[in-house]
Amino acid sequence: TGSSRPQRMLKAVQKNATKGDPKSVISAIDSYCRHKEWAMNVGDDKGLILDSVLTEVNPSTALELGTYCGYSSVRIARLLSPDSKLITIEFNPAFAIIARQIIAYAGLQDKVTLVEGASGDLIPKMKEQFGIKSFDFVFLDHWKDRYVPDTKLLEDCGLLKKGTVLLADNVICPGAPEYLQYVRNNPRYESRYYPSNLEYTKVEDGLEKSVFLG
Ligand SMILES: O=C(NCCCCCn1ccc2cnccc21)c1cc(-c2ccc(F)cc2)cc(O)c1O
Ligand SMILES: [Mg+2]
Repeated sequence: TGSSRPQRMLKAVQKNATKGDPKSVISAIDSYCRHKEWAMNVGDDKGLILDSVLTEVNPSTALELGTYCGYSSVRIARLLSPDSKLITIEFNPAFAIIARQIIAYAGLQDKVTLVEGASGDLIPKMKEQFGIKSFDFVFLDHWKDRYVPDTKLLEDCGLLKKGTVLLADNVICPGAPEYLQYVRNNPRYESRYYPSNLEYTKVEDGLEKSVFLG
């Protein structure tokens, strides 16, 4: 049996990036996925929007739903302040194995906790298992039909506080229409759409930033 796309992505990082240098890891993945084979990382265009929102929020505790190979985990963790932490949830063990290696190659393993499992099961355990009071920032990039139920779950578990920023990938492609409906028509959120394009393509996509008002 041959290698998988995530395995080939890891090889490209090990070949083209410098150990301990997050920027070179990001560039190696973007170059590989733009020129060799497409993969569902948030990518460089939407990545710039992610960077700017992160710099504005400067979260102490961040949550990512949907690690995949760790590209956005590296993008997020590299911008966190010294004592800040990222918890990232990945459902697929094969993806998690690769993501751990890419996050470690970037030298960010001390800032990132990768947890394997389903968001619906893990979110209610966040407080007790990880001592989380609430999240300052949530990046939604997992199953698009889980964006709404998991946002409601985060609310119900008291994991959002006044000012928490939710940033959702793929609200146009593949699309998360129910999520857009939910956050845009909900008085408890202040939402804004950031137009961009689907990673490594000219197809329209974008990020929705929603501030929880408490
Ligand atoms: O499907 C996408 N991502 C989700 C992958 C599976 C997540 C599973 N998962 C992870 C954590 C977790 C926790 N609980 C439950 C489930 C969980 C995705 C797809 C596209 C895309 C694909 C084809 C195309 F033609 C155009 C666009 C682009 C993206 O940027 C994407 O993000
Ligand atoms: Mg995505």
